[in-house]
Amino acid sequence: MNWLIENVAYFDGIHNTCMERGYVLVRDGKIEALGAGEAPLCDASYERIDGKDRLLLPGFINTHGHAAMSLLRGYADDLPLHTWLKDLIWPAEAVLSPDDIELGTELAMLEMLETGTTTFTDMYADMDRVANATIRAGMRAVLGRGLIGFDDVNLEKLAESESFVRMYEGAGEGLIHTTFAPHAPYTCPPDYLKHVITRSQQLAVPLQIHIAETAKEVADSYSEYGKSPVELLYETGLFECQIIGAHCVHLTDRDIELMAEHHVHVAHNPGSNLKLGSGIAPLRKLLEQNIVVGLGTDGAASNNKLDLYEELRLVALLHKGVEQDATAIDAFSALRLVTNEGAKTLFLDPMLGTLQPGAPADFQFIDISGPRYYPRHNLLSHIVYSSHGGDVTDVFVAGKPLFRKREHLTLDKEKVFYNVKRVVQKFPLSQRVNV
Ligand SMILES: N[C@@H](CCSC[C@H]1O[C@@H](n2cnc3c(=O)[nH]cnc32)[C@H](O)[C@@H]1O)C(=O)O
Ligand SMILES: [Zn+2]
Repeated sequence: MNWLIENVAYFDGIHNTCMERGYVLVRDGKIEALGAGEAPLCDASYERIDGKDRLLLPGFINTHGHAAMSLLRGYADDLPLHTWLKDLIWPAEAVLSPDDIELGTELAMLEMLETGTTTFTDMYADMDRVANATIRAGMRAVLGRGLIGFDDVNLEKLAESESFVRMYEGAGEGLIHTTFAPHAPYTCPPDYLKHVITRSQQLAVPLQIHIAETAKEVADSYSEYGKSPVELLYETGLFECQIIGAHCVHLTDRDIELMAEHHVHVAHNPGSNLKLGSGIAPLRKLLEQNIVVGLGTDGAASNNKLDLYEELRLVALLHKGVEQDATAIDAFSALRLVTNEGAKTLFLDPMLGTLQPGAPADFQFIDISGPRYYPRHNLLSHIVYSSHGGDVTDVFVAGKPLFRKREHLTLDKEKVFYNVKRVVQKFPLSQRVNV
């Protein structure tokens, strides 16, 4: 399907301004052309979309999450990471079946699509089920089988990861990408990580891992190894791989230097880090060292939304407050984090997250007819500071509509809700309130 979108305002992801009235042509899943004013004449293979009262912008890219944790939204709130994980989340996850994980992923995709996300990242179990659900939904994703290697070297899960990578890299007509996904330095000791590193290098796919999320993680690392988590990972050889490091909240200057030198990419999750009381990542320092950073929501059990509009506004406000400097991050830079820098963070097509000829046609429309979009001094500013995930009306991935006029075209929302209500009965209320 080819599309001629006319009479539309757009943000192309590259320029620090919005086009107030222009056109965008989409052909064979890619952006073909775009510009100001009237659209050129097109043949009958193009379907017209009137962009009146709409702003078109690149689909958002979620660089860190655990989609199926949507089933645990609101299940364990107001607890620090380690208690949250060990006492509540891990026991609950132990009873999730592959069917449940597929369902939770669908619930997550419903929410992500409704709030303009076109690419998401996942670290979880039963990734074949996650990948198949993603392919059916038509989203773009970077998926990795989560690995926890505490006790012995858990080579079975590693073998599962490896066959997942071999089977699914490039699946879904190229929409699915794969990674290795060792959970964290505190759950995957160096000997185990070395096995993962070898596989990641052999298969030439990136490796995603949680790094330096809490002060406790860092203190434990010093007492166990005499070094920071980043130093430990570096010395283990991890930074020889393509790394997507989630969180990276508690870093020394030396850690940041090591990460910059070895081109470690960072998935910054401000909402989850605040909710778990973990802290605030040193975003400005990371960017000053030219470290590639994207934005993530993390799972819905620690955010509790999968709405990147929230993270976008949050990232643009939070660091101004922390630095006591209103210039710490501007609206355009914040918007880049959730679009093109997100694609770079995930080692995807460097044109993804932009609208330019040849870029993948992953985009969203927001309704700008409401009061929060007036006056029109600066539409780009409105996207960052005034918009709302609920303003998203349409979402396309690779030129294919997945959410159109606020209706899902690939996912059955009623069926997902019905099954979610049924499935969560396995988590008894007594357990939920027994914090
Ligand atoms: N449970 C899987 C492997 C882990 S998947 C990724 C894990 O990350 C956990 N997780 C989610 N959010 C966070 C976070 O912010 N920090 C650390 N772990 C998290 C999540 O609960 C999940 O268990 C197995 O079969 O071995
Ligand atoms: Zn996480």
